[in-house]
Amino acid sequence: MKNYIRKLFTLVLIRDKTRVLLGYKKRGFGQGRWNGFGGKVEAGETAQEAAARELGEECRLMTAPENLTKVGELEFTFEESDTLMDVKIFTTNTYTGIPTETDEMRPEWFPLEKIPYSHMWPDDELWYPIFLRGNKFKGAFHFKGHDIILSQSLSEVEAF
Ligand SMILES: Nc1nc(SCCc2ccccc2)c2[nH]cnc2n1
Repeated sequence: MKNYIRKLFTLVLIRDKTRVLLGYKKRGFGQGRWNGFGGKVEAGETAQEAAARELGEECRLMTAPENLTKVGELEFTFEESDTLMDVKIFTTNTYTGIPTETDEMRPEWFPLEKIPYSHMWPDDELWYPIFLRGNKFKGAFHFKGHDIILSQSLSEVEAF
């Protein structure tokens, strides 16, 4: 068993009754895929603070950290790396601003029946249904490269 270095990340998914807001990643990790908004948790900030910061940086939506509700926690490992990505997933329906394109992301609302899973990370279509029915989840996905999931675990949880 490899010795992993755990690194904290955030992901914010915003949805309303009929749609989910995703961003097309224009550069960096996950480039070319639609995803929620997020990134690294920097030293000295909480996960919620990091999530609110990234939401603002990536699509100019503003929310207070305390308005972000944790809905999931996923761990990602890769054959080719000794990093374990510990991704805390949040949602909110309390925010201001209009989703705006930035150097990082091009935001777009997708009807819940038209989520572009073939242009997203392959794990997403496994856990989005849990998120979209308002439930919380924990999982771990071990990748070969960025397209193949070699092993996985996923379960719904009552609370965090
Ligand atoms: N949906 C999803 N997201 C990520 S990374 C999200 C966190 C992140 C990390 C670095 C830069 C920006 C955002 C994934 N990795 C492997 N499967 C995955 N699925």
